[in-house]
Amino acid sequence: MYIAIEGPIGAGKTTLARLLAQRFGAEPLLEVVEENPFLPLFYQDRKRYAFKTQVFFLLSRYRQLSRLRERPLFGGVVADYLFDKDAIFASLNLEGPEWDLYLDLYRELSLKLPPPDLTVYLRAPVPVLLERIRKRGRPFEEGMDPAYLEALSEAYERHFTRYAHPLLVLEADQLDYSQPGPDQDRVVALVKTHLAQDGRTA
Ligand SMILES: Nc1ncnc2c1ncn2[C@@H]1O[C@H](COP(=O)(O)OP(=O)(O)O)[C@@H](O)[C@H]1O
Ligand SMILES: Nc1nc2c(ncn2[C@H]2C[C@H](O)[C@@H](COP(=O)(O)O)O2)c(=O)[nH]1
Repeated sequence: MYIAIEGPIGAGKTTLARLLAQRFGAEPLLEVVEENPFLPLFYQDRKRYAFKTQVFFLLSRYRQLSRLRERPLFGGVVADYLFDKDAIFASLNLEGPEWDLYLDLYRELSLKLPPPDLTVYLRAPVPVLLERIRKRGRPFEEGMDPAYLEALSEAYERHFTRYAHPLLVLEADQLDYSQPGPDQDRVVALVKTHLAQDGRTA
């Protein structure tokens, strides 16, 4: 069982990945964004640092997800991102020859990675995302531009309209699974039902 959680910044991916991994006895596969030394610089000057930031993410995501091909998944894995995330961000931040080179690399690497058994796409309105980003309190995200978040949310929408693998779409502003309560059981039950429909059991 391989589940991936996606959605724009602050939608609640890591929180849900941790919850599902714990409930399903699976391994959480979490991205450590702080490892990317270019990310704080990117927020200071997006145009200048976009390519370096993106190539760092691309390689680290590829390396982390490649492990899924190389060894059996005993208890399953719940990842807080999908490899596609990289191209979604890149499409917003790169252009010209840098975009062409990036796309060449991305396409080559993506061929080698398995698709998840289920992807959970979390949607939430921009004001909710901004509030959750504020609550998370990462210093380099302090001046997050609402227009950037809006463009990112639209890019996610476009991506998942064409997505060809098993997908569960959740309105993440309607469910608070960040603390114990009925919403946690509700979201776990929804994921179980979708996995069962697609021939897998959690
Ligand atoms: N469903 C939810 N309802 C309310 N708050 C949430 C929810 N999911 C996450 N949060 C809170 O929002 C912040 C961002 O969540 P996080 O899981 O880090 O998002 P992401 O991984 O998508 O960027 C955290 O402070 C988290 O506790
Ligand atoms: N330029 C890029 N920035 C990215 C990418 N992936 C993540 N990020 C940034 C966005 C947030 O500030 C932070 C954490 O992302 P979450 O989605 O986990 O909230 O990292 C990327 O590919 N390019």
